[in-house]
Amino acid sequence: MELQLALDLVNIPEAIALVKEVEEHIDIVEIGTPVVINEGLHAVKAIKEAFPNLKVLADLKIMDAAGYEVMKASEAGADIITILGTAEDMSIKGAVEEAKKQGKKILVDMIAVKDLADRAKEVDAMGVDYICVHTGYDLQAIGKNSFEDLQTIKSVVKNAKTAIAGGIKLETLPEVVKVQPDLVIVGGGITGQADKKAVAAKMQQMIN
Ligand SMILES: O=C(CO)[C@H](O)[C@H](O)COP(=O)(O)O
Repeated sequence: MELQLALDLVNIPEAIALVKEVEEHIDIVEIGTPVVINEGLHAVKAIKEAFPNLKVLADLKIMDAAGYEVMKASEAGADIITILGTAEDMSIKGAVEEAKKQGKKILVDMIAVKDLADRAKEVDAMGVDYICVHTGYDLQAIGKNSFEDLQTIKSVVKNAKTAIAGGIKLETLPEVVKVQPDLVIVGGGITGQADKKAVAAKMQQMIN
């Protein structure tokens, strides 16, 4: 199981400082969608240059023009790029094709997908690398989580790795670990804590 640190509410210098604190306890750094909106793909480039040994995920949440956007994120140094599960099949297939050409990976974010089991089977058959259940901030605010959804995709996905994101904290991590996803994505559960390094270390220990 791998641990991904999601950075959403920071600028580039803050992102670098944050990763420095926890780098030995994480596998992947996510440049979150708000960071890409604020800073552009420069943020991906800056983090990859500062931490060449960590994988960098560009959370573009692609919906269209997938091949082009995967190409640009790859050029910036992203190892993994996200596309939405609600995107057209043609877009997801285009993302996979471009990622393969570039030697990169595609994570499909299943946020807002209604027919989760069926769509997970479909995107799995398209050759994506990760399928991620995700409760976004807006649904976290009304107490939702993705723990049951993780079980759903675990039971139908045959080829891709499984992942979970959205509001995971130290206290809820045991429930996630029980279901054994391949990747656990944590933002505020680390970045919002006073001792980020200690929390990341504890999470790494629980995951392993
Ligand atoms: O993609 C995201 C929001 O759309 C976040 O990166 C993801 O939800 C993880 O952050 P947190 O653990 O704070 O929810």
